[in-house]
Amino acid sequence: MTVSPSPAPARPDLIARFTDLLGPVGVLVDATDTASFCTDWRDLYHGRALAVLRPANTAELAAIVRLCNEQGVPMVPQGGNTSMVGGATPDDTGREVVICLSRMNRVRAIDPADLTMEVEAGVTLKAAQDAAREAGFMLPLSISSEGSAQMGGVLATNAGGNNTLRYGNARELTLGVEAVMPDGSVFHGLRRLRKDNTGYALRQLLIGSEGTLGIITTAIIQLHPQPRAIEAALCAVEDADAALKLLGLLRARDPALVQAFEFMSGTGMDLVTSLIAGTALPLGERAPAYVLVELATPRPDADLREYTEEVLGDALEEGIITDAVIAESEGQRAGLWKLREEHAEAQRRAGASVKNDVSVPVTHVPELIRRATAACTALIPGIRPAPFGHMGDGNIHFNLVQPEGMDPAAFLARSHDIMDTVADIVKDLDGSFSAEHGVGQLKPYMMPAWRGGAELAAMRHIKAALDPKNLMNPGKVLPPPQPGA
Ligand SMILES: O=C(O)CC[C@@H](O)C(=O)O
Ligand SMILES: [Zn+2]
Repeated sequence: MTVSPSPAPARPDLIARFTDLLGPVGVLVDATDTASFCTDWRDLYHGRALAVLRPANTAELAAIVRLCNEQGVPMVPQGGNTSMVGGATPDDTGREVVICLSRMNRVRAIDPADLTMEVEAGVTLKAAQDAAREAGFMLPLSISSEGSAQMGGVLATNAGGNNTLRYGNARELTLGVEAVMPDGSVFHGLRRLRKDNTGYALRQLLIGSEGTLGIITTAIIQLHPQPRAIEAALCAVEDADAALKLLGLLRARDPALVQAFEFMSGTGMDLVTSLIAGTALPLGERAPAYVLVELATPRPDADLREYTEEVLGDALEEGIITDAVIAESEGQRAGLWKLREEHAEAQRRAGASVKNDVSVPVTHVPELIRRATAACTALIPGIRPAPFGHMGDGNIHFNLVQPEGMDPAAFLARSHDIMDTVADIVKDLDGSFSAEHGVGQLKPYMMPAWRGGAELAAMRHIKAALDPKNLMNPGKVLPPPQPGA
């Protein structure tokens, strides 16, 4: 990790007031202490912070937000710092404070009758899942970074992940939120109601706003029954067309059982098995592509193993898949998921890469992969397309790893060319340029072309109404206004 060489401009008066509000444990100012909060996971953005503020509860958070508002100090909320789009990294002016929620880390309650969980922003997604499981339930949100990602960030970015096709995104799973608004007032929306048509749905506005409209402190999350049976299988396929046929077959037989349907390219799988310790392909031969299928049911009487063998047997017979392995134990199931979850890390180790977190209608996924592969290969010979992701809901991470031997900086200098090449195809296929990672500071430049006109104008009005001083995560999501606009 690189520590910023130039110290942030000190404002001792202000730091003293923050310290009065939070105590010394809640205020970090030394560059060595703040460095890890000023760089993103991908190492694309390097900022500086006036201070990192660590409130312990909503009252403390509200107090520092009020002070920032009064003093005109921009605020960058940060959870587990796992953003893929620089959404939680401060700029390099040293004027911004990072507000880190990790001390607000209590699972407050689980209500078994209501099937809800009340959880604070700084609880990691993994800790929330574990708490739900220990209580006999399931929090079905599952993402690769769940060990570090915190609930506040998960909600602020409307995270999706592996189980969206069955249970929805963070938004669909959230019944209520409490949040501190840009002026320091508290929005008390911790309601656990399934029906609540009382004006504008502010919680839904805050979810997915990437910390630009307020800071979520606590949420009521809807739980699901714990599955009594789960079967995971890794299937080898010739291409994404075959994968789509497999999805069709599974859905035709029993759509309610499909809990995850993850696509992986042969290239991506090769990177994982060669760069990540403790991974190996459990199939006889390398394939052009793979699908990780997970089926699950809360019914105690279902013979899910027999069903899985039958449906995959039929897929094999019909030539939809060329091979398959079904996990025989929890350990093997975890092993299959490791092959999928380590894609991001393997690609990071393989050199510079460009990410395209895009979505298209599920039926267009094969065409997306075909066309984007051809276009990117024509753009940069030797580039290594390694598409993978949540095919069951139409979200593909169309990631590209640099050609072997190319200077990483020279490759990254082509990022926008690559992203725009993929985006043109996604647009043609009625998709979105950001499926689940958000806009952050990587993609605001795309907003006018994709969300222009009335949509972007409405977003700007909402931002100006709630945050007139533009202090909440400035520079994220919305592009700077065009001169004269
Ligand atoms: O590295 C990526 O592009 C995707 C990361 C994450 O969303 C995943 O699905 O593993
Ligand atoms: Zn993903």
